[in-house]
Amino acid sequence: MPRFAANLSMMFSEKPFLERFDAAAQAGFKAVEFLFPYEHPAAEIAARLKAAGLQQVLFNAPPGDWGAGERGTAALPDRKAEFREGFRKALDYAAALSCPRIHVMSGLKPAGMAHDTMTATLAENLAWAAEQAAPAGVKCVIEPINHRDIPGFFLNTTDQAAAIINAVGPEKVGMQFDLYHCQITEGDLVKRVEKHLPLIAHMQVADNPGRNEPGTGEVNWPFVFKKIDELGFRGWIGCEYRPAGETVAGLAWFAPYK
Ligand SMILES: O=C(O)C(=O)[C@H](O)CO
Ligand SMILES: [Mg+2]
Repeated sequence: MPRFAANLSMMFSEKPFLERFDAAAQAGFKAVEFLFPYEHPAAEIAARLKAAGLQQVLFNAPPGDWGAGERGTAALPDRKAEFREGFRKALDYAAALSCPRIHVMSGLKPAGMAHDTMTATLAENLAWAAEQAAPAGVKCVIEPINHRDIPGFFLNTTDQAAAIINAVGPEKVGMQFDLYHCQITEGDLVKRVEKHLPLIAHMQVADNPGRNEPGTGEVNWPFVFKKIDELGFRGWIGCEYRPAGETVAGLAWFAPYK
């Protein structure tokens, strides 16, 4: 059966962040993910996880200046030192939260920057990060993101991500396969999951259009989830969606998977 993790950056936003852990557990989730933990001490988040009996399965490395529109630094040649400093901080949090996956965002493509330069920078940074992460049992993941949600993002397709992962080494870095982005950019969800399955270390889901919960848009999710399970994916699927209404009221889709 597919295993779903609540995304606490998007779900349960009716409550303050630290109260969302308990709310997720009460709704039947066994695991959570979120974008960024850095506003809260790691020990505070670890305590919330423990009290709620939850597992932390993913969060993001620092993305540069998010408020100013930055979306990662891993593919930016002039930001290597900052990327490394941020990744070390992420690793400290991962250790405190016993979290096995860190999402590393590549960033926006600067005007005039050569694509190959960015690919090489991303590969070099990922190889470095994997070396730091391996002793802690942590794997870095990269995620292709659609151009509508993040215009100008460097990493867009599952084939592009697969090429970088294969160049660095699939044992070192994995794919964060977000079904929502894939539906917008590429479609053909089941065939693409099948193609990249050996590289996929984490998945995420939202329906399209709207990025709301499964069942609110165009995708036949019971079919897709059944196929993902039959294909043998045993990792976590993060519910990275904005509930259309109140979070718990929109969880009918989740009932068969608790
Ligand atoms: O946007 C997404 O799909 C993500 O998973 C990132 O972590 C945040 O942009
Ligand atoms: Mg995602």
